[in-house]
Amino acid sequence: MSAASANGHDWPGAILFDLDGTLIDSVPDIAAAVNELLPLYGLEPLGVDQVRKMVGEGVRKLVERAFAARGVKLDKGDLDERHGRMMTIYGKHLTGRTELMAGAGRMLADYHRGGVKLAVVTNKPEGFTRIILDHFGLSDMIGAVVGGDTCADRKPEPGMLYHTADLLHVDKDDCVMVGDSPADIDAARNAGIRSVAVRGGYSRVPVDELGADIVIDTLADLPGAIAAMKSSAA
Ligand SMILES: O=C(O)COP(=O)(O)O
Ligand SMILES: [Mg+2]
Repeated sequence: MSAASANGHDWPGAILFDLDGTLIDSVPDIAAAVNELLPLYGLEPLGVDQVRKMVGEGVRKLVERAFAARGVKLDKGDLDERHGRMMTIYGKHLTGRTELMAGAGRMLADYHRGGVKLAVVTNKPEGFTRIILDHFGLSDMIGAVVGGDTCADRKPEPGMLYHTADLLHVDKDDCVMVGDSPADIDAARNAGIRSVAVRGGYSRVPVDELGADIVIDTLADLPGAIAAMKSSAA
């Protein structure tokens, strides 16, 4: 990688953002959905802090973890059924209690205005993701939306990131992945894409141990982190 992108533009050509815990604080809605689901099976609700650590590897994994936290190990058939119900329940309240992370809208607008291509690469289903981006008025700035059901596999596998680079018509070396959790940073490493980890999201692992190229406290620190990556590569 060099300070200029493969096409001669300023680096990075594109920034790939994770969604939950990175651009949005969605756990109040997700926890509410989990807590509508569990009582249908006679189980006690979970605390928001418990649910927060279960987000990041897709809805199915979340459901598996939520039942496991109540001592229930689901076989494939039961997990399919509960996953289906969770999709219906969560699909009804995607945005009621969800908020943009501080500064996210302005940061995206600044990059968009500056000609940097933007993508959302999330393990949340693509349809839900598009509804949420529309709700926050972000869709026009996002050049590619890749969800957990868009490709054959999900983060931490690298395929979603390669697919995103293809959709944006950028070289993967011109991309930076920004996320909060192991799935994001591992996917970036597996794809050979540089990464920034943001504190304050939903990571089960301490953010400093994720192995990101740079760790930042908030999205406001992203331009500085990208400038540091640029100068270290120049
Ligand atoms: O696990 C999910 O459903 C989504 O999580 P992500 O946006 O952090 O990838
Ligand atoms: Mg996340």
